[in-house]
Amino acid sequence: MWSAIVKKKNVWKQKTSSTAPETEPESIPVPQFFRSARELAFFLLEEYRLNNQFISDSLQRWERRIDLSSKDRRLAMEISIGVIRRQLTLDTLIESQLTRPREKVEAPLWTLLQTGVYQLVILDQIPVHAAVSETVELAGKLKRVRWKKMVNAILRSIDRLLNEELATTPQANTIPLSADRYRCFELELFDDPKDNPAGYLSKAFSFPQPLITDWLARFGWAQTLQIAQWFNQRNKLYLRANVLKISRDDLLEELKQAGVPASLGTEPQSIRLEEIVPLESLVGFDAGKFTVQDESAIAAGNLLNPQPGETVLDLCAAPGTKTTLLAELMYDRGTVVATDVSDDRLDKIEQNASRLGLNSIQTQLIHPQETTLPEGPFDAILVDAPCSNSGVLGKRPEARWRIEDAAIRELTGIQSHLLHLALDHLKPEGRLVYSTCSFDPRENEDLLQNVLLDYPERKITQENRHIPSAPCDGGYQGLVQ
Ligand SMILES: C[S@@+](CC[C@H](N)C(=O)[O-])C[C@H]1O[C@@H](n2cnc3c(N)ncnc32)[C@H](O)[C@@H]1O
Repeated sequence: MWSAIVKKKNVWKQKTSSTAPETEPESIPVPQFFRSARELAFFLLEEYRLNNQFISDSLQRWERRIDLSSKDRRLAMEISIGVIRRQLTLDTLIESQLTRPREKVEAPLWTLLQTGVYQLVILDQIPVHAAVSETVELAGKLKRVRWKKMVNAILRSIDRLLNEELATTPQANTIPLSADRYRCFELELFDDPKDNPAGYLSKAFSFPQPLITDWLARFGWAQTLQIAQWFNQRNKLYLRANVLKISRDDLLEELKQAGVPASLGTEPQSIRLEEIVPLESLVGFDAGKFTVQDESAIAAGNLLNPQPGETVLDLCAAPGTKTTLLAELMYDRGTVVATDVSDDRLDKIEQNASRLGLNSIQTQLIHPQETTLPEGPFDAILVDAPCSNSGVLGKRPEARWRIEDAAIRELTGIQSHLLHLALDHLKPEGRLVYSTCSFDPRENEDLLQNVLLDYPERKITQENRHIPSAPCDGGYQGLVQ
């Protein structure tokens, strides 16, 4: 019904009958220096679109070329990460104002429109005139003056659809800003959540519909809504006290003294930060007093519970957040063999171990297809397998768009191979923890039970199923003995 109304209001009519974009796309040269947040956000997104580069990797590569205050840098990150995360919502809004199909709009122009709509609709602290005029001006700066008219028209028409009032519940004319704040539109741009909950949650919260359908079947409406919201917001961080350097209580005290509100977590080493603070500003980081790690990940090491003097294998170890936990649990006595297929990421394990003052870790590069590992057998093995990351979609903004059945099938093949490899190197009386940061049973309990059919002497003796938002990241850990 609404599409008929919107069609009348469509502001950007196709001028030619051609099916191709009006002008062949030419590449837009990346500037020598980035001097505006919005320009940096645009190029970060283009780098992601064209070369599949993560925002954090591009930022690192362009570090010397970024001439911005920390506030502008944060805005560039907020826009670029936010556009990747909320792209389905942004695309739905842009498409509602077009008569031509999306494919006929040049891809970089679409990126620019997404950045503008994100500022206009989601970043409600940015004034409307700034969101519109800065995006239009950026078109000129990118030497695409011909885009200006369309950018201006689309943003202004979406602005006209916005209603000043905020709602507190999901409805066909609202999209979420936070748990109980919803942006309202004059028209019902989305499915009615009562008639089509999966359709609404997919487009208004920006998740692939099959993923939402799966969550609704497993968890029902209320919990799926909570999970979807949780993945779209910034959540509390947890620290893991390095108990070889400082007790958890003393670390909590030091943080409080430094004005960082924090409280004890539920894992024995964990501290919850009550406010979002820049990590580099935290006292004790350089001195190796803590590691940033979610409680659901700390639980994996605690479940394996390696003992001083043991020989332990961490099969998928890089960048070593759990390897270092294992070494801390062993009071740095014994050996943790940390293997991975990525040489660069193995360096990160060594850097982390050195910052935390740990000497019991030995790193070793292995080949992905290799069926031989460092000599064992081992007393304890952690298999923290590569996975869909479905439990940490808030921290990995791009990951939600990669979760498809084919990708899960490929991952479960790798996970099953790694588990067999590990079980073949475990002492008969040894123990193994299989862990992922996914909450999809196909990558977790289903897979583990299936692999154990080949090892009838082994049993799953304990399992942790972490559901995202309840209260931390999602994930799974199974202890095998
Ligand atoms: C979930 S991450 C590990 C995170 C790490 N345990 C931590 O807590 O910091 C999965 C790791 O598996 C590695 N990996 C992928 N395929 C592998 C294979 N065939 N053998 C071993 N490691 C592999 C990846 O390079 C990646 O570092």
